[in-house]
Amino acid sequence: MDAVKVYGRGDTEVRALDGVSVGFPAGRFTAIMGPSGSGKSTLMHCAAGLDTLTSGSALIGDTELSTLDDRRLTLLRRERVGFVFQAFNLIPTLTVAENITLPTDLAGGARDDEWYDALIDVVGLRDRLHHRPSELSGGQQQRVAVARAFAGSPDVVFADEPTGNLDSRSGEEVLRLLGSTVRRTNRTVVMVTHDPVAAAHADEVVFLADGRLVDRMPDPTAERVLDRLKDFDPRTLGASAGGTSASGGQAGAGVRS
Ligand SMILES: Nc1ncnc2c1ncn2[C@@H]1O[C@H](COP(=O)(O)OP(=O)(O)OP(=O)(O)O)[C@@H](O)[C@H]1O
Repeated sequence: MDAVKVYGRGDTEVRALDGVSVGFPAGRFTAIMGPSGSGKSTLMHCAAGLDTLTSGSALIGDTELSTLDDRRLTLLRRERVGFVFQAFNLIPTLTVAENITLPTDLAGGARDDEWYDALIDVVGLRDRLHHRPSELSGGQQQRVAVARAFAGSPDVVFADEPTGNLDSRSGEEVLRLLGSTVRRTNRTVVMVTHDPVAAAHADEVVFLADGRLVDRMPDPTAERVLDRLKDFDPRTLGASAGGTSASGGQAGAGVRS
């Protein structure tokens, strides 16, 4: 089972993903963790169609991403994938409401008013809709970014260190929001994080080391995640990496051979 991503050639070759097989089940919140350089961002980018695998396959629902040309890949990302980044990436001149609906408006799709309305309540921004991003706190801005990611009713939302720029209280709010949005809307969220407290909000944590999937932990707690990360001392990795296999059940998105 092999999602492989190789950067560079010859002496400078790096196997950022070295045979990873993982599914992100629909309706679940999954966190990806692992040491720096273990391939977390690469896995997320390949699973989201932002980058291509060297070999193996990446699927969103039943769609194999490598079969799509650039135009269809862009369409798929627009219609079926949402993104939340560490930097909120809001447009300063637009209101909160306009920021949230911008991707859907750009995609030219019909807006689902009922979905939008419910989403505003989930993220708790109803009284801020006509403010500009600069009038909001960091946590509120990230909640706008979360609402924007879900606005087009995507199959899966990828979040890359979504709390990296927030203090712990605002971070906690954003994580609770991601969790409750998954549960209330049955959407799929995949989050890369370094923070065990953040990962504890997920339904499951998958651990990468050296481009390989080395473990998964359902119903994580911050303490257990932290303990598990301590085991990723490079000297002991060879032993702990053997014999793990993981493939998701019903895949909201995933990579496999
Ligand atoms: N565009 C690139 N060109 C060459 N090598 C790359 C490129 N992107 C990533 N790499 C290498 O691939 C490996 C995995 O990188 P990746 O960014 O996926 O790790 P990560 O787990 O997300 O790390 P971090 O936690 O530090 O963000 C690293 O060795 C990195 O140097």
